[in-house]
Amino acid sequence: GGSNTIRKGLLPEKKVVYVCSADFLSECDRIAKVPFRASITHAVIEAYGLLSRMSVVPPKPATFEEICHFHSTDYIECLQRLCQDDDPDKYDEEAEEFGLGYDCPADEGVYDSASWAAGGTLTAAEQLVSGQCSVAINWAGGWHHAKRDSAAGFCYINDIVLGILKLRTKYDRVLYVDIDLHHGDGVEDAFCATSKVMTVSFHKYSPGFFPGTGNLSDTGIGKGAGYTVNVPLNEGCQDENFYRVFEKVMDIVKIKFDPEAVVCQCGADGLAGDPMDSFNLTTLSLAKCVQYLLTWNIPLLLLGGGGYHIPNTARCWTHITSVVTGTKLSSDIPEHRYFTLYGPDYDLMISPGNRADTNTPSHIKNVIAQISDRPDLFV
Ligand SMILES: CN(c1ccc(C(=O)NO)cc1)S(=O)(=O)c1ccc(-c2ccccn2)s1
Ligand SMILES: [Zn+2]
Repeated sequence: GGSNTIRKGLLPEKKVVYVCSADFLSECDRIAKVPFRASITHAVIEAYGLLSRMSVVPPKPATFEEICHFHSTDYIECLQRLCQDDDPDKYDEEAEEFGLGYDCPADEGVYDSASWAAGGTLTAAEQLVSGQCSVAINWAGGWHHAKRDSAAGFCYINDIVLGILKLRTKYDRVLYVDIDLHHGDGVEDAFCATSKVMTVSFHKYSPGFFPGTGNLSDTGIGKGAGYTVNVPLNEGCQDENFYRVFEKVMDIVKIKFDPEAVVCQCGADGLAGDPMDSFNLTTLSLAKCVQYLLTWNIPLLLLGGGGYHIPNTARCWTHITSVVTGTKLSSDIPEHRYFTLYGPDYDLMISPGNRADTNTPSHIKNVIAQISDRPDLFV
């Protein structure tokens, strides 16, 4: 593997920007639900020699002003205040109003790590807008549940919305695709009333499963009617069904919306072995989804998201980075600082678990039919 890999007949070389720096990694390592995931992922990408196939660009943390291009100043001021307060009883009524508390604690450092992750996404989007590259990657971004004035689902600052707003300064129609296990509700809410940004989310949808939104009938409002697409899937989804529905839906989206740029949240919590224990995917289908988007030859922003089995998440985003850089990798993970996390096989690939895929052929057919036959879509 690595930089001496022979490239045979792969797609023409795409310039890839990879947002990273030592400060960026140490700040993003502090994201509470995924401790050290930023450094662990970076270490495998580096061990495979993939850094030499990309242009590494150091980000700055997003400023208060940049963050408030989407979020309300009241919410962000409250977030900053609470993160600086070490009183355990600091969660007053205002905190609750802004979603800060049990599920989304405003602990010391939360504002800093969230603003660095958002800065990474803004830097990546700026690289695409300035034409420096055709693909830009921020594996520490992808916090899709954060709302304009509240934290939600471990997400505090919605870096994805900020990145899309940055892309919209140059591109008229921007597509958002979300392949995380969970519905990308924060991004959908931000753009549900506009026809300039289409959001397409593939996720587990079942009673009581977080966040509970994202049904087929959720299609956008006002000028945005028809520009929200939701693909609800059931327990145990495996690669074959996932990619089949992805490809069919995206074929329609491409024809009808004809995007000028695309943002893909590559949350890896749908992988077999994830503590969320819901889907049964391997990195093959998630990487195939990105490979599919590459064939469109339009600017592509790739972001992380969920992914709580940290070695498998690192495997997934390394696999996707190799696809984007057109680099074939050996399946033997090279020796590196976190090598022991990958035992006992030390293999880049993961195997599906033996849970059944409860998405019947008729469910898959019905979901695709309801989307392709929708009169209101993209009118
Ligand atoms: C707040 N929740 C979220 C929110 C967002 C995500 C996510 O990854 N979104 O992309 C996951 C869980 S939640 O209520 O479903 C859970 C909290 C803790 C959960 C958990 C913790 C350990 C193992 C399994 N599940 S799920
Ligand atoms: Zn998720």
